[in-house]
Amino acid sequence: MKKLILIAGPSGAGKTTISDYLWQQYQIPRVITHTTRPKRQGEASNSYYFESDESFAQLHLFEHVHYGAYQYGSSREALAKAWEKSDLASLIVDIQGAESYIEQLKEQVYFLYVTASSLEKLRERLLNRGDSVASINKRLQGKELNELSTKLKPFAHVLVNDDWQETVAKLQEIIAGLD
Ligand SMILES: Nc1ncnc2c1ncn2[C@@H]1O[C@H](COP(=O)(O)OP(=O)(O)OP(=O)(O)O)[C@@H](O)[C@H]1O
Ligand SMILES: Nc1nc2c(ncn2[C@@H]2O[C@H](COP(=O)(O)O)[C@@H](O)[C@H]2O)c(=O)[nH]1
Repeated sequence: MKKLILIAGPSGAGKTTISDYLWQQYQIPRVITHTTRPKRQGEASNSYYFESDESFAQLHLFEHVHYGAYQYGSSREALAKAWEKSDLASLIVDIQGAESYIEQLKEQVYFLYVTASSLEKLRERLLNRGDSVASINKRLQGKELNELSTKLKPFAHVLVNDDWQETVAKLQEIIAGLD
């Protein structure tokens, strides 16, 4: 059965770092999603399909959300493309997107909720990543914090990504369990 590691969690928790590691270490491809957000300095050009508002409006999306000032969305075509490469793929979404995928793909989804032990840790990582203070303040409160909802709690495998070596060990266990 084809499976999807769905990765959600607050900004700065390490979702992209984990997804990149899954590709490098286990050749688990990421489903590339679409966004109208501009590319960050130093961000890989294949981290998203970077769209204008006009091109985003033309897409046929499985689900889409507004996050901050920008739009984000994912397509069945992108999922199929990742599953062509491997029966196990990863996908980074916000909490609303996670609800859509879990509802529709059910037991094909392994839901990994990544977080860190404090908001201060997240803030420090985002500052080091070069995010602006205004953007960090916005992302680390309210709906944009991507807290685990009561609805999703029963499906979540929570990974507290404070220590990278511990995270690597947990990822190894997870991947072995999904084989
Ligand atoms: N365990 C860790 N310890 C220290 N720094 C980490 C750890 N994991 C990731 N980082 C760093 O934290 C920063 C944020 O990580 P990353 O971009 O993966 O987060 P994210 O959850 O994808 O955030 P966003 O939702 O904003 O895109 C990066 O600079 C990354 O190198
Ligand atoms: N529901 C969806 N959420 C998505 C998608 N692609 C990314 N995301 C989430 O957006 C925020 C912000 O991402 P960033 O790269 O600007 O830091 C983050 O929570 C992602 O998980 C998507 O296609 N659908």
